[in-house]
Amino acid sequence: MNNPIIEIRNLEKNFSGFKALKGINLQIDRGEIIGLLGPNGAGKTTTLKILTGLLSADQGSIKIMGSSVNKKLPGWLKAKIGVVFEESNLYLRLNAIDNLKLFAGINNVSKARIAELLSEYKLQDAAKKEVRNFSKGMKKRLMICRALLAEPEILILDEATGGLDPISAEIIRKKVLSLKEEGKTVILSTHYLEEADRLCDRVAFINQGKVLAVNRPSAFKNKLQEKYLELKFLIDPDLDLKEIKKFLEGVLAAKDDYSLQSGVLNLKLNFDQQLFNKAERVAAKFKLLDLKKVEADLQQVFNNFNN
Ligand SMILES: Nc1ncnc2c1ncn2[C@@H]1O[C@H](COP(=O)(O)OP(=O)(O)OP(=O)(O)O)[C@@H](O)[C@H]1O
Repeated sequence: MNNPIIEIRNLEKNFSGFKALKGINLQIDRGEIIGLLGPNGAGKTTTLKILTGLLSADQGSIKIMGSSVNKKLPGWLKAKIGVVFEESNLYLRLNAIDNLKLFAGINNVSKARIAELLSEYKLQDAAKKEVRNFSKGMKKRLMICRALLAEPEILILDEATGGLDPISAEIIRKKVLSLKEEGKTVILSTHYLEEADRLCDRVAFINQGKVLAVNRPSAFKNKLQEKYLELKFLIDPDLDLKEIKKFLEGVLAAKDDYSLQSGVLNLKLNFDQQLFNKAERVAAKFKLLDLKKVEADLQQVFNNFNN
């Protein structure tokens, strides 16, 4: 960690005796995109709410941009952090422009910036419509405009793409990547493993109020070494199934897998030293239909933590 913008140490939070956070430790580097990944109730939102001063911690400390934060964030720091939580922070009876104007007033933001954001988030045609008539995706995009009004250094997105239409979700993901280009720091919580895999420099796996591991998505994958080869073979219907199974069990290792379905043998071979030997022995007996190499994805990493 060479340039931490946020340092979270031993964060604990109880709700009526229930320990939601049991000592969260996390350092976030300036300019990185970090994903908080974990099942429902893991403690992601609670961590982010404490970080933004919406909740106070029972124990632990937080430093943001070198400044110790205790409950309320000072005004200068608030302006440096844009937040998008799951619940809407918009005025539903105001239109999009007036919503942004209201928050722009607080932060001294120009009208030109409002127009720029509405256009970037494809809301210019709906700019004068009341927000209560917006779709979920439009509301979420407007919440992002709000969060970005004052050009914050840190953007916090709590499940910002959850349940959105693919177009809105993609606009948000692309924005996250472009913010990184500008050197901004993004913290996002998500249930979508592919999203974390694609966007994040590092991923923190959180479960039951604790950080289980933090690393680059690729490092998690390499660690698991879950690369395998998927092969399909045509099986002659006259062959005896028992004989086939006996043959396969003589060839395959414990971590390999196979299934026989409608005359096709599906084989999953691990990348071990015997890989090519095993594949060759099976290919000598049955007709090869298809072959592909499969890399581990974060879903497998996640399952591994949960086992
Ligand atoms: N205000 C509250 N009062 C009581 N319990 C709460 C409160 N806020 C959160 N909790 C509990 O704390 C735990 C952590 O919740 P949190 O919302 O941080 O999880 P999460 O990882 O964000 O989950 P999700 O992915 O479902 O949003 C959960 O068991 C939740 O029920």
